[in-house]
Amino acid sequence: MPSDSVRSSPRPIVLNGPSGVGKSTLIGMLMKEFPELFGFSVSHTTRTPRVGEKDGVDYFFVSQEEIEKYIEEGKMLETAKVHTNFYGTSVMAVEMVLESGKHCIIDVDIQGATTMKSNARFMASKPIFIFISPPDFDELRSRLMGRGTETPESMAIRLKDSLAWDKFYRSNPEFYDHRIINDDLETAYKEFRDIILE
Ligand SMILES: Nc1ncnc2c1ncn2[C@@H]1O[C@H](COP(=O)(O)OP(=O)(O)OP(=O)(O)O)[C@@H](O)[C@H]1O
Repeated sequence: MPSDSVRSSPRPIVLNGPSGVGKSTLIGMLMKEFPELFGFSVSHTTRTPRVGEKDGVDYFFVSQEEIEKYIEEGKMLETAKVHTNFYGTSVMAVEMVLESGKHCIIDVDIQGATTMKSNARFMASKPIFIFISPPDFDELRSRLMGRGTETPESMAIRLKDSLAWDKFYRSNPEFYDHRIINDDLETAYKEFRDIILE
């Protein structure tokens, strides 16, 4: 049974691709079909907890000194500074998901994916790197418009970033184990599902 083989060897699944290509949509479909087989890592943050947030559940709440130390020690797979706070994914948080017997889905940017590749401890967990492409640029733009979440400014940033993703993929196709072109959603989902359950 595919679900048994998934359980016996949980792996990180790194999803890359431009904003609006359908990463969240594909992850949502997978979580709906196999809710118990997939998990997400808990991020670290230096921001203060909001009411009701629990350490180790919503985030690992850490100080700036701690997160800087983790970065130096190679314990963080990716970090981003949003306004004055750091956010990031640690190797340990991914390992906690794998140890619970679940695949760990990670959706990161180019810099994050590159850092992951250079982290020997993370690579030892045999991550699957998947690149999701749009059928073309116009379709990507119309999906982002259709989602109705973007201001003209954020739209321009996402479309500019999509060119950087395209360039990155073209220059490094071997960086990825698989590439899926998300044209027809059902076809793309089937491909995605087959890769992960293989
Ligand atoms: N194959 C498809 N055909 C048509 N529309 C699609 C397809 N896949 C996704 N969409 C739609 O495109 C929009 C963008 O998809 P989604 O939000 O999943 O992208 P994303 O890659 O997760 O973006 P972000 O990185 O910004 O979170 C959504 O409105 C979604 O319903």
